[in-house]
Amino acid sequence: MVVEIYAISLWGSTNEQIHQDNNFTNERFVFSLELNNSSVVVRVRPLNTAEKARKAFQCVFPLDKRVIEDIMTDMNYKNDLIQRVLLVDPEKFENNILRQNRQHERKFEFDATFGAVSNQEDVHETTTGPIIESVVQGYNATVFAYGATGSGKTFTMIGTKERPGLMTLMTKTLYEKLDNQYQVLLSYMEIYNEIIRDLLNPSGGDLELLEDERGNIRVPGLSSVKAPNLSRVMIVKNQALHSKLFMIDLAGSERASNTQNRGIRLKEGAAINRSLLALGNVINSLASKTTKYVNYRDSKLTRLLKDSLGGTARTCMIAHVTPSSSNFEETYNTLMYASRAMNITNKPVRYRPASADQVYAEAMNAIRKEMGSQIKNSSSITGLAARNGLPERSSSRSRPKSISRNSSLTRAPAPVPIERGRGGSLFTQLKEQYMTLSDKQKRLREKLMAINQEAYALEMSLISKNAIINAWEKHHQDKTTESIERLKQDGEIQRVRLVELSDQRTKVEKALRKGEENASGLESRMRSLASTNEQREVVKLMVKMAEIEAQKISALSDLAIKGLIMDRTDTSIAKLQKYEMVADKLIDGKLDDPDRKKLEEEYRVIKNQFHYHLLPLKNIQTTVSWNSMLLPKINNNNNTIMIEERLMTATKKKSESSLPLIANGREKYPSSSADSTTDDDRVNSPVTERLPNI
Ligand SMILES: Nc1ncnc2c1ncn2[C@@H]1O[C@H](COP(=O)(O)OP(=O)(O)OP(=O)(O)O)[C@@H](O)[C@H]1O
Repeated sequence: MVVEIYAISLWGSTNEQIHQDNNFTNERFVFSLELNNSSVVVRVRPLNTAEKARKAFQCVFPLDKRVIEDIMTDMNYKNDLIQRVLLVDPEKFENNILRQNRQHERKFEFDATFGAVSNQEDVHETTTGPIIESVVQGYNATVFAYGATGSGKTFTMIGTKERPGLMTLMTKTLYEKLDNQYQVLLSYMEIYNEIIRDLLNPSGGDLELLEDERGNIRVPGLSSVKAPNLSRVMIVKNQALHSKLFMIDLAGSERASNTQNRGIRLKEGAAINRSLLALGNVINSLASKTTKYVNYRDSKLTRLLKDSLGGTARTCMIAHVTPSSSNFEETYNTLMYASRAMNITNKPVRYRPASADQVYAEAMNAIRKEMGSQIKNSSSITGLAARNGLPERSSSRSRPKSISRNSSLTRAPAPVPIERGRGGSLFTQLKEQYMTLSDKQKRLREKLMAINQEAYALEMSLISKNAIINAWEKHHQDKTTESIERLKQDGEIQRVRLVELSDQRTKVEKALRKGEENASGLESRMRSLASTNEQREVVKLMVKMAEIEAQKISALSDLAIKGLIMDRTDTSIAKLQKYEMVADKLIDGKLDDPDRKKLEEEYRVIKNQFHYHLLPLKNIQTTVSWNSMLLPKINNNNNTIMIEERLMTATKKKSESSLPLIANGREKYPSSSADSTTDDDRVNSPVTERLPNI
């Protein structure tokens, strides 16, 4: 596995302009139970001496734990986290009669809020620590520090010698998790006036961004250093996984918005503005429920982040604010901006190779291995393929000259003129059509994988929600609470989304089948036209390559589903550990009455959380992805028997229980009235225990 870490400094950034240009006036407080792929946290630094000397006072307050009612129904709630922050307008304390009716206080909610008492390790544990887990599992990730000048971005990212920041803590955690199978490459760059410079090689000149035909972004010529403790590793055992981690310090000053700027400063300001504005627009589009198109092209920063922000990546925004009343406006802007970012709900796809080169290299390697024995010709498979135009899609026509530092691994030899046998030109045309079709099929399969993953995750979430609602309604026919109503609303939104996903699935499957028919037609025509041994080998290779591609995406899809289950299992284990800890304390018995009562309360809450979190895992019937299910339908290959066996087992189990439906390939979804609790739950429903408390 290769992990690439990019530390980026956006020289001289500021936030004010971006707020203005994006007109962040629409307040949107969105509470999501499922926000674990992208997170937004806020860090409030302590008041400093200068601010105190200016008689500034604190106007930002991290709020205490949530009310018990909220905790009871929120599966993802972390007990020790503060999530809300209160912002008080300093005007509140001015006796301005004209403004006395204005709203002077505003609460914001984030995934976490860190106050003056939180240290660097606290921030790391909650934000970047979990991201490292994802990076080593193959996800791309972006962590960026946002906030006005002097709010503490550099302190968080870099820190001091005594209090090292996230860069150091993350790298340390990463090294702890690695073994010899990993290769860590660290790059450090600066984006200044839309010019990229290599900070590890400052005399190296300006660098360019290049995008290959599949949309993978590279910075050719950017130097990277290996992790010192891994410099011994010469051989990288597993190149299949490849993740990129971006650590971005948007640190800077007011240069962008300062209207006094002239000459060089004006140019700087415009460039900074462009990056931040583009970043704001990307965040807006990702967060929007209606905008489908995300424009990454407007700045170097967003182009660079294309495959690491949104979509398949994990993202963490750390918004920084000062608590000082003198910075109220900037703080307000930052918190509004961060609230907007809360709406991004990425769906990461694990095990997705980061580079097109890799996909190609892996496919070629597999073919080489499988067919090596058959080809005795002195020319290698690669050479053969090249002579017959196979790598044309990565040739100079459509591919940048240099894609990556590793490109020698995957770069195909330059194509030589195609030999023309009988029907040569028609053969070439058909071959090109076949390659285009294979690409299209691949994209459809990837789309199916993404739909499947989202549906699976939604369904797990719905199972918990339904169980809570059912248990509640069973005991409180006439009563409702805000939390239950919110759960019902969330559930409704998820059900609608599941129906959409089902429609998408039908369309994609239909397109895939049609594509497969076309491919098989093209294959027959090519076979009949092939007049030389080489042409016959080419047909064989292309068909094999398409088959391997389909199998590979199916395997990745299965892994992605298992990843979702593993994630849920991990959180369940953490909840169980907490539950045990509280139970032990209760059993220990050395408690006075008020403490015991409090602990008993906590015990019930944790027990409920654990129970409902675990429920979907109990109901899982299959881990076979839709892609795998589709393989036997469109390919008559050796996998058919194996997969059908798996499907039969899944269907058999399915008949014993009603959930999860979508994961089994049925277009039928649990309704809010569906009873998803098992017999066990009915006998010993934890909801019964918590009823008096809601
Ligand atoms: N959480 C914190 N605890 C203690 N001191 C802090 C904290 N955050 C920031 N500081 C201090 O506040 C000052 C400003 O912080 P920092 O330089 O990180 O801000 P910045 O947002 O990066 O500013 P700029 O945009 O100008 O680069 C520094 O002296 C830093 O040490």
